[in-house]
Amino acid sequence: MNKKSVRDIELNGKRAFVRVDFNVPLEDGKITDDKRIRATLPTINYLIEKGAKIILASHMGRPKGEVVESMRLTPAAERLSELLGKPVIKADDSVGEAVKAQIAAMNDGDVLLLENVRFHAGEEKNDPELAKQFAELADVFVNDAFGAAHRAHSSTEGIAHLLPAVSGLLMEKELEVLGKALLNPERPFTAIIGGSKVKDKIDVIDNLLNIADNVIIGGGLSYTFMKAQGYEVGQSLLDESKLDVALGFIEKAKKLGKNFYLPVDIVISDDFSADANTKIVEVGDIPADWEGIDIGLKTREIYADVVKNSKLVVWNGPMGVFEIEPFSHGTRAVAEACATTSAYTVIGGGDSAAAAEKFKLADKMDHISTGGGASLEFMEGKQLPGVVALNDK
Ligand SMILES: Nc1ncnc2c1ncn2[C@@H]1O[C@H](COP(=O)(O)OP(=O)(O)O)[C@@H](O)[C@H]1O
Ligand SMILES: O=C(OP(=O)(O)O)[C@H](O)COP(=O)(O)O
Repeated sequence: MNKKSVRDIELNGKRAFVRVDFNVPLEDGKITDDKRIRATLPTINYLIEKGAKIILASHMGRPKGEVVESMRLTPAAERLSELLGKPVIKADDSVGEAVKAQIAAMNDGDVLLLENVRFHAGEEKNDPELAKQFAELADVFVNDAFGAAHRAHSSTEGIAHLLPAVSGLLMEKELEVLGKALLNPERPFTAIIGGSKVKDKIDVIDNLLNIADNVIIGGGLSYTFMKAQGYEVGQSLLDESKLDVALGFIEKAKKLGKNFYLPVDIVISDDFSADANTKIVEVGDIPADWEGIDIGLKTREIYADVVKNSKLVVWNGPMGVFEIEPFSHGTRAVAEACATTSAYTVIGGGDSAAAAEKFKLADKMDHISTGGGASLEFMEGKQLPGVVALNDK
């Protein structure tokens, strides 16, 4: 990576404003998955070791510039304190005199977590005034929030122009792993794209067709490809406005000599519930009042075989409605193939990461990204503003 990291600067006695992504799922005020907090421990421990004063900043949810009690970062502060085995001071705001006083009282190696930066309307507007207020709190800026690196906000981008700005160790690792896949992939390189909306995945499929050897399509977005080829898809998820784009991808794959895999059989259901009737049919045999809900047995075998014979696999998006048990088997088959292949496996955050956790296979993957949207944009070949703004080496 050509950006400076915490390893490249003097930190002893310095106040470090560290942007993290503690946007973790909460249920009744309890954190249900602390992966994003655990992922920042290497950076925080490194800064403690180097004698910095650590001022952590994060967003939580989308409070739209107002204080929303259920989106406070208090549970994250408590969890971080447990994980670090030391106190974490929690501020009630992310800027202002009270926060400044708390920071002035910090000793080297102390950790403070600011309140949700999105409680200020300026944050998402990348307001330079708010960025200035953040910058006044610290001597250096460390960006370890890979999950928010695709956002140009005051605490991710604006502040980077006002202080020496470097990446944290998580950010560095994410960029290294994903960057290698993009620039210098081991081949055969297989990309698996699933999920629900074609619209959200167009750019990534387009770019992956350029760089991967095999592109595998599953999940709700596969029906637009089937319909584009003239097959009936019944009540399955469909984006009529993207039929031409879908056909274009099939043609592009042919032209570039890439292997483009679509489901050959499908689990269909007569209702979107666990007690629905289901059966497996060939492509084109979906009755008008049934919908495709998962990939079929033959498809699972074909996809697992491709994964087995790959050297690098990048997976983003489930193969079916994995949240409902009877429709989870296709996603499980792909997760198992990724867990057992000798290929280097990268999971692009979001729902695929949740699926791997659910099937207890997460620790068998080589890298699970902490960013869903961010890893997608990165794989699309887009520049991430939170990274671009950091200091070059
Ligand atoms: N065949 C399908 N029909 C409807 N929804 C599906 C199907 N396959 C997968 N999904 C849903 O897609 C969702 C995941 O989509 P996600 O990966 O977040 O990307 P997207 O941005 O495309 O929605 C899951 O909630 C899953 O249930
Ligand atoms: O959870 C996040 O997005 P992700 O689920 O796409 O990884 C990030 O914290 C970014 O949040 P945002 O999409 O509200 O800017």
